[in-house]
Amino acid sequence: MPAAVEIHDLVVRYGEKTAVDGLSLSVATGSVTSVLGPNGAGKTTTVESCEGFRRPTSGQVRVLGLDPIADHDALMPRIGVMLQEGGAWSGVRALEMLRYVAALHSNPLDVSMLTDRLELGSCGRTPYRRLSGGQKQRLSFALAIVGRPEIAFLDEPTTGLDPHGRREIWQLIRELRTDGVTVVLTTHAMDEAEQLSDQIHVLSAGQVIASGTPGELTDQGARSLEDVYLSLTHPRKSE
Ligand SMILES: Nc1ncnc2c1ncn2[C@@H]1O[C@H](COP(=O)(O)OP(=O)(O)OP(=O)(O)O)[C@@H](O)[C@H]1O
Repeated sequence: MPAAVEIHDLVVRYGEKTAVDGLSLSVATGSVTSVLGPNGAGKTTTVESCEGFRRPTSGQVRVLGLDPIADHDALMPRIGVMLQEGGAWSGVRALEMLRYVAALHSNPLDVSMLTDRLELGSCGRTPYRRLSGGQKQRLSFALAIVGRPEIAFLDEPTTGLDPHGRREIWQLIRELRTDGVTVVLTTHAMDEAEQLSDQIHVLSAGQVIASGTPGELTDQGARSLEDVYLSLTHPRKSE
């Protein structure tokens, strides 16, 4: 089966700043892939390049075999996107927003199921800007998956969520995987990466510095993923 995402030698510069510096990776169709790395390592920029929101300075990105910029209109209905900053209009009520996005798709997930499981029922009539941080996260996640995308790009999907919310999102991600959806997520939570991922890529300074399954990276659990991550990203501090 062809890879869901193929990134080859990607460079993204913002003026003088090189955010992504010759990065290559691929994401197997139907897998859950986590992208880890310190703040500023280039995770969001890489994911945004896959979503067509960043134009590569050089290199090649293919998502479902398509160019995210040139084929943007064809690609967008097939992918789900959860941005770090949310991505909903400030005055729109949570449930209206979710129903609206669901109606844009031919075979959406059941909105009541999502609102129940993500505990959005009680805030369904609340304008987006008045939602709590965790409620915004839950809604953004729901918006990303409600259209049954072929790939879901989730930028820090559980940051700021309470433990119940985190576990529910983990469970929904596992269900997406069972349904054959490819999931690419960024996270700073090592337990999240370890529990959910088929494949992990660790980024530093805009490059991939390590890749593997959780078992491969941790020597089958002999070391914690956090220790491995710390030694990879700040070698001197972990000595
Ligand atoms: N629009 C922009 N203009 C200028 N520089 C930017 C822009 N967006 C990102 N950068 C810079 O590019 C680098 C990579 O940022 P990016 O957001 O991709 O990192 P990240 O790994 O997602 O970080 P975090 O874990 O903090 O979310 C950072 O140094 C950041 O300051």
